Parts: sequence; structure tokens; C-alpha cells
Amino acid sequence: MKKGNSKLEQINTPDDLKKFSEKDLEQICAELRDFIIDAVSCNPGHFGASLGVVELTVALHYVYNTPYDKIIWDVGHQAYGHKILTARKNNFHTNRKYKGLSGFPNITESEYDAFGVGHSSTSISAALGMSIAAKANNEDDKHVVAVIGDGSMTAGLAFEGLNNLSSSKSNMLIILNDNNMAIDPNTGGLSDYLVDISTSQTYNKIRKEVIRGLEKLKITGPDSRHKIVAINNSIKSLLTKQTNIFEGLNIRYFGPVDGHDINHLVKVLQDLKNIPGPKVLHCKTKKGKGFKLAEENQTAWHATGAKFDKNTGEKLDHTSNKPKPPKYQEVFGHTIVELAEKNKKIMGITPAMPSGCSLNIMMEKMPDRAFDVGIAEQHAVTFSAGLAIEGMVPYCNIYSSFMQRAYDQVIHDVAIQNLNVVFCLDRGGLVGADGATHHGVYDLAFFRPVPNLIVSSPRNEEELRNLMYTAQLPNMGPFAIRYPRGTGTTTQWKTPFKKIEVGKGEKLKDGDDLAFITIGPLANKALQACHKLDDEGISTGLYDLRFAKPIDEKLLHEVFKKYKKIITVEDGTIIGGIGSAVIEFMVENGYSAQVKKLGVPDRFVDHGTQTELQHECGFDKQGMIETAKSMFQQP
Ligand SMILES: Cc1ncc(C[n+]2csc(CCOP(=O)(O)OP(=O)(O)O)c2C)c(N)n1
Ligand SMILES: CC(=O)[C@@H](O)[C@H](O)COP(=O)(O)O
Ligand SMILES: [Mg+2]
Repeated sequence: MKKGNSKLEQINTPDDLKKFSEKDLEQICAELRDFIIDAVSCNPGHFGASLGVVELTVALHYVYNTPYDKIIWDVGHQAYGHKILTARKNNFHTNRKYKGLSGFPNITESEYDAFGVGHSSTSISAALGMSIAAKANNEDDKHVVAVIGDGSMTAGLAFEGLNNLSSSKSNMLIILNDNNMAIDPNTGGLSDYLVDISTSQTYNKIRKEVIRGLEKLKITGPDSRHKIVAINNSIKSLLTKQTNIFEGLNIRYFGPVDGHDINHLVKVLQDLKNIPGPKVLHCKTKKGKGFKLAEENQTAWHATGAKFDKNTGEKLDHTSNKPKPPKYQEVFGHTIVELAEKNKKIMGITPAMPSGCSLNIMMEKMPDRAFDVGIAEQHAVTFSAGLAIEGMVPYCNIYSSFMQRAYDQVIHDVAIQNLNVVFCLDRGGLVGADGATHHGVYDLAFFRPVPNLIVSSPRNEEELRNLMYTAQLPNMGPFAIRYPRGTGTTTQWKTPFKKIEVGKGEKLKDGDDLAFITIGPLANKALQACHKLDDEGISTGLYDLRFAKPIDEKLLHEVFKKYKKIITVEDGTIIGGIGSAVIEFMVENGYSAQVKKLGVPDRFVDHGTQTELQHECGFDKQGMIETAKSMFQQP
């Protein structure tokens, strides 16, 4: 778009947008789409979802009086257009960067971000709360809109919201953004059902049969036309009620509408503003709309890991061509297949993250033994419990931060019954650009108090394999293996399986003055810190716990007998993690030492690269060295 002709250039807030006439909206949508493509091509982030809701975004801000009216974007990975139209266009280039804009709506960032999101399926419940609060605050003119995708609609939480909404007097609107995709193809009956109500096959089929029946009874004809229309209407309302899940719940259903027809969307939303009671607008959209490659390969373009050429789509990944270590998720994906080939009881479960956690490798090779259960973390855990109680060995892979959803199921359905469910917690630790909602930093602290549960974290890829192998050996019970986002350290990871003794840590280096106690891959950075400190005259030891539970008491006795200065290091909260465990051990066993805990402090950590965030929290190599030195400077 040439300078001067651009309308988007003149828009900084929704009020600016409203100054344009409806006939300008198509051009504004095209410019907004280009802006998103341009921005994400230079600064990687979520992509397809935002492209798919460009028209919806423009229509919503055109029709509603934001920020007074509330729009709640479920998950929030589709809200780039919303951010650009709400006073953040000029710093959108900082999206997901350290100290820059958040990749998700965030109430501290903008008054237009009505509710903080990142985890899915919260929008209906939050919108209902906000709409009831509006009534209580005498803001009867306030509109509340939840925008939720078909994938997010599969979660139990969304249905809990719907159930509550159905018996309320709220006027809120749910926009069901149906692109028939989650990150991977959406799974389960709901997505089929949405296709079904879109084409209204059931309604049309029954209607035709009824009309044929009436014709046979010879009550059709010109003079009985009005009767037929009346019968037709009552059949329609009956059938819609019976065949439409929302109508069946007393939530009026409108649609499906073409979510890319901006002018029609504006009209529909204007009409819906005047319709009281809870309602759903079913909007059909295409994920990746307007960028051919993203339309064709929606999973790969859900989020762009690297910069790309916006004309060709070619990824501009300038890292060297040397063989790279695999990502931890890939080690999981290949190893589970190897183990499942040997142990026929092994099954794989993921709640909607098959390509994210690499269970897709098993799903392809063993479709009857690997399941994507939709965005349904709670169900994933209890489903795994059901498999385990009948003798299967389920590997339930859930991103650490999404596991927060299923805590009760871990305790109630798995741990109390001591079932051999293997929890593979991918994305343990600070994850980087997704920020506070996605950091997997609570798992060590929330799993440690659960009886029966083994809590482990491998130092490298080889150990991940061996822990996965160990977890399926007889009489193991619930077994959690937590590993980080990203790559490990070696290309030589595919070694023969070896059992790791449960609860056994490892001394990695001997020293005299100070000991580091770590868990997970941070041991590798701690080792570098040790060498540097040794060079500078502080003789350091290094101990990798490997298990947060059961903790290696023998190893800890050895440490506390030898050292009076100890630093614990973990990529997790310093409250409740291994630092806390070590101090508990010290107190319970009557030792005294100066112990410093490094890890995620007692506050929420925003987004940035993993390196930047570890540095900010003070548990990178430099933080370890500085903390160690400071312990020798203090009286
Ligand atoms: C509780 C939870 N589980 C998993 C995810 C990971 N996740 C993010 S977006 C997404 C798919 C969402 O699909 P949909 O709602 O249809 O949105 P679309 O991307 O199709 O616009 C998933 C599984 C999440 N954010 N929150
Ligand atoms: C929005 C969301 O929750 C996911 O798209 C998440 O950002 C994926 O993270 P990974 O890139 O670590 O798979
Ligand atoms: Mg979708």
C-alpha cells in the first residue's frame, strides 16, 4: 500500500476505525492482514490464527464500543490484529520480545485487553462473570463478547461455562470461530458436529421427508401454502432445538456465517447487539487466510519458529548446517515408539499437542495406541488412569504449564491408586517468548508433595530415554519426567536403554569449598560455572539430584558432611522446589550450612528468550558464579 492511500496508517485506536465507512472495511482488512504478515515474517510468533480472524477483529472493534464493551479472546494467540488496532501498532515489532509486547492479551498492557489469557477455554466463564458483574454495576448497556475457537471449545472448562450460561439471564455473545483446526487437526465428535450443523444436513433431510409425507397425505397445494409454512416453521424450531447443542441449552444459535465477509459480519453483529439473552454466533473461517502456505499447512504455520520471506514463505533460519542435537520433544517422540515396539502395553496420550510434543510420530506409526484427546488435560490424565488400571502403561505427555489444569486428576485418579501412569512434562522451566502463562515452573513444587509420585528430570537426552525406559519397568507406579523446551546437548543420544535407579542422583564433580546441587539440564551450565570458579580459586563440587522425589538422601548426607556452602539451582520456583527440599533435609537431619536457592523467584516472569529470562532470574552461569562469590564475601 502506497503511503497516503493507506487507511491502516490512519488508525491507531478503534475510534479511528469507526471514522471510516463500511465500504472501506475491506481495504482495512487487507492492510491489517499485510501488516501481520509483515510483522511476523520479521519477528516470529503465532501466525495462522490471527490471519484467520482479521475480518472478525475489524468487525468487532467497528461495531462494539471497546474498551467499555468487553471482548475476551480465548487463548489469545489470535489477537495480533486486535493489538494492532488498539494502540499497539507502532510497537508491535516488539511482540514477544524481552520487555516488549506480550504475545497474548494482558490486562497490564492495555485497557483493551479485557482478560489475561494464554491457556485455552477460559473465555466463556470469564465473559459470563464480566457480564453478570456489568449488571450488578448497573452497566446494562455493556456488551460482553467471548471469541472462542473450535479447538478451545473441546475443553471441559468451556462446557462448564456454557452450562452455567444456559441458566443465566446474561446477554453475552459467544463467537465460535470455527476453522476446523486446533494446532493440529481438531479431534473428536465436536468438530464433526460443527461441520454437521454448518451444513444442517440432519435438519434438511428430516424437513424433506416431512414435506414428502405431507404431499402424500395431499394436504399440499396452493391454498394450503400458509399452513405448510407454519408447520415448516414449527418443525424447524423443533429440529433446531433437538439437533443444535447450543439451542438445546437455551443459548440462541446464529449462523454459520462466512467469517471473511466483513460487511456481512458487521451487519450480523449490529443485529445481535439488540437480541437479549445468551447467544452464539457460529463463524466459519480459514486458519492462515491470505497467506497461501499457512492456509495449506496450517499446523506448520500455527506459529513460525523463525523469520521468513514474506513473498516465498522460505524460512530464514541462519543457524549453521552442522548436525544439531535433537529437541527434547523429538527424543520423547522417537523413544516412545522404540519402547512401545518392545512393550505392547505402552500407549501415548496428548491433549491437543501432538506436533508440539512429537507424539505425532507414534500416532502415525501406531494409530491404535496413541491418542490426541483434544484440549482436555483433565480428561487426558483420568483417561490414562483408566488405561493404567487395566494394565496398560500410558505415557501422558502434557506441557508442564498445562498440567496445572489436571492437578486434581493426578492426585485423585492416579497417585492415590498408585497407578503406573508416566507423566511426560514437556516445556518444564522457563519457556521463553510465550511468557508467564506458559512457563512450566511450578511442576516440581506441586508434584513434590504428592505421595507415591516419582518426580524426575533428566540432565540430557540420553537420560530422558533412560528415565522413559525405567518408568515402564514393573512396579513403578506414577512416574513424572520433566524436561525443557528446546534442544539438548548431544547428537549421540540414541544409546542402548539403561535402568536408572529411582531416587539416585549423581556426583558430577568433587570440590572443597562450595557445592552446587542441581536438577535437569542446568547441571551442564553449573559445570561450566564450577570450572570458572575453580580457576578463580573457589573449589566447587557439583551434584545432580535427578529426582526431586524420592530425593537422594545418601547423596545429600555426603554433601552436607563435606560442604558448609551450598547453592541449589533449578529452572522452577524457588518456593517448593528442590531448594526447599534440600533445606528441609538439612533441618530434619540437624545439619547447618549456608544454603542459597537459585531459581524462579516469587513473582511472575514475563517473556523473552530463555537465556534472557534465566539471566533475569539469576540462575544462568553468570548468576551461579556471582552467587558463589558473594557467599565468600559475606561475613
Ligand atoms: C489449556 C491449554 N492447552 C493447550 C494449549 C495449547 N494450544 C494453544 S492454541 C491451541 C489450539 C486452539 O485451537 P482453536 O481454539 O481452534 O484456535 P485456532 O488456533 O484454530 O484459531 C492449543 C492446543 C493451550 N493454550 N491451553
Ligand atoms: C498458544 C499456545 O499455547 C501454543 O501455541 C504455544 O505457544 C505453543 O508453544 P510451543 O511453541 O512451545 O509448542
Ligand atoms: Mg480452530
